[in-house]
Amino acid sequence: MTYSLKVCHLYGDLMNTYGDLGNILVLKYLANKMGVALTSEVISLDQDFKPDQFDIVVFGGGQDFEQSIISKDIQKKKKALTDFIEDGGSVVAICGGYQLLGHYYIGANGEKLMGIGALDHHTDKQKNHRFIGDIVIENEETGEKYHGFENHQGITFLGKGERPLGKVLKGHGNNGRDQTEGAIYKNVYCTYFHGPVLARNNQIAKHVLMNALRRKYPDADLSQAEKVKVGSTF
Ligand SMILES: NC(=O)CC[C@H](N)C(=O)O
Repeated sequence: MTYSLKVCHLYGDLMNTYGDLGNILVLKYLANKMGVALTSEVISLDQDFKPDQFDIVVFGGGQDFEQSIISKDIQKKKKALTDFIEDGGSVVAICGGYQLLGHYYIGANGEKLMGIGALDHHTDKQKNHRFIGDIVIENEETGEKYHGFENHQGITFLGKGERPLGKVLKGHGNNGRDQTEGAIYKNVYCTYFHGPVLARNNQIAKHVLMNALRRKYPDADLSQAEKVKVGSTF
């Protein structure tokens, strides 16, 4: 392997309700096809996140209970995670992880769980309701369509510097009102798509890996990695 990348599976032991580990398997599979050795390590409660040790952070979805524990712990990692993001580090954040990268999340019981505000969105609560079901979105910059399944009570509103991962064609997305789904900020990809979103939408996995490679190897010729096909040929 010519290149190597390291993934931090942030709170991988707690935020894994929907099989989020599958995303790391997809990243590894695709990375290997691109000539990249990919390793991962779980960083969880009471452990430091050291930005210079990682190229990609994967932060999965979870339930309100786990989120309430993480909301407190992640404040200690706030600066390091924000520095990583501002420095162009790659992140995939799903559902509960997506919510905690923003300013706050109001849980189903009305409790306000603080996020780290590394991204400018915030998440309010619905009244005794969840958005559950299949969802299809289209990224308006690339024209790529992404397919997934959403299950969330939180409704998220994007803020400064954030653009949606896609426009909702079917389903609810961030809040059921403005037709946005997920968020992109610098090299951070956020979505409400459940679990192994990258298995169904491997174009996103490729964007994440290419962004991480360009950052770690700015002078390398990455044309071979770029040629690896995703989409229907994956
Ligand atoms: N899918 C999830 O990760 C759910 C996140 C959060 N607990 C919500 O219900 O909105």
